[in-house]
Amino acid sequence: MKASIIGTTGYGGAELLRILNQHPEFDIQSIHSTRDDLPIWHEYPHLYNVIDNTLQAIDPEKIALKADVVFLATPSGISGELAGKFVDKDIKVIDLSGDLRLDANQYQQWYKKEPVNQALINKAVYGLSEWNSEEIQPAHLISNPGCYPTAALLSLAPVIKEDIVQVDSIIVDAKSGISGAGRSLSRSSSFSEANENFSAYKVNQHQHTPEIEKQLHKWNENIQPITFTTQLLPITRGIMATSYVKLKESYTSPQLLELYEQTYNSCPFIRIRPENNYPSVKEVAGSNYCDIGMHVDERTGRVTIISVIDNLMKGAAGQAVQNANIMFGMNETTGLNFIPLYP
Ligand SMILES: NC(=O)C1=CN([C@@H]2O[C@H](COP(=O)(O)OP(=O)(O)OC[C@H]3O[C@@H](n4cnc5c(N)ncnc54)[C@H](OP(=O)(O)O)[C@@H]3O)[C@@H](O)[C@H]2O)C=CC1
Ligand SMILES: CC(=O)N[C@@H](CCC(=O)OP(=O)(O)O)C(=O)O
Repeated sequence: MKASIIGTTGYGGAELLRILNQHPEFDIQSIHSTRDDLPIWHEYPHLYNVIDNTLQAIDPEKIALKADVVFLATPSGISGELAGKFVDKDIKVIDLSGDLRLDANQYQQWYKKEPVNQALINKAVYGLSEWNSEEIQPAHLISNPGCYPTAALLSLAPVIKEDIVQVDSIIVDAKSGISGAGRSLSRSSSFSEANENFSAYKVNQHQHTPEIEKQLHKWNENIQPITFTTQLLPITRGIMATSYVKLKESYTSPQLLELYEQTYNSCPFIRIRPENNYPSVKEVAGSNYCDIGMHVDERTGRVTIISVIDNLMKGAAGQAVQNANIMFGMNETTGLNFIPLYP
């Protein structure tokens, strides 16, 4: 199988190269960005003598003739337009951006950008691999979930689907490493602003809020708006999403853990931690795992659910390849069996 990547010079694109270079079934057919004729190792010297491809101009006609799948690791606002150019061609498309995740009017409201047409959005299947594999398998266009929504949704799904939480009680407190903001320079992600610092941003205005709510609502139509806070951690990779929900009836921690273990027992990338064990971001770094730990506070009737992912892996490129594996009928773990980098 042949794969092309657009947006290869970004962090998501570089992570796709790292995965696909050792994937037994996908070959890297071509790599693209707005710059062409540049060997990728000039941009990323760590790839010297490992990946010798040269960046090429973005020509959807040419790409679709040679590749079986194209990954769009491009910014929102660009990805949707590119997806439209591939959609009627004989190639599968996986878009890592937020362009196809929301209805057009919601996209305009939260991304403050012009949406692509609703007909294109309707063609995209939401690629939350563990929960949507039946729709992902025959799809031609995948809208890969956002990094924060991946961490939040995987950790909330069992209690929401089981309908055991008060529907207006959901709070998600999330923290991300700086690579979540991409490779381009910005003041808030510069070393002197971010190092030894910890700050909240886009409070109650984060564009991933409606994405999380949309999926929660599909699982349980009574779900009310959530409170979602995003914060920037002075680390390179990793997301921790801590969710607080109020239970309708009393449960113990072992009972909830049992529910989570049963729910995810056939999902190789979801690791439910035993009682009184909570995951840290380093314990999943460089891997496609989402680790989840939880505890019921019997005094308050709330459960605290902690989930961690690597934003560039399960939160972006890893889940994108997991979806490609599903689309091409392979085992979903193919080429993704990375042990986390520790320490
Ligand atoms: N970083 C993360 O943790 C996550 C990112 N995402 C999403 O994945 C996508 C990529 O993110 P990330 O890698 O972090 O972003 P980066 O900013 O690191 O990279 C963006 C890439 O897009 C290319 N690009 C920019 N403008 C254009 C254009 N007009 N046409 C074609 N290519 C263009 C850039 O290359 P060049 O300048 O060389 O053209 C670069 O290769 C984004 O949509 C992001 O929201 C999703 C989940 C997590
Ligand atoms: C740390 C950091 O800045 N993270 C970014 C993640 C955005 C992203 O991945 O973009 P999509 O909306 O296309 O999913 C943010 O919070 O905006």
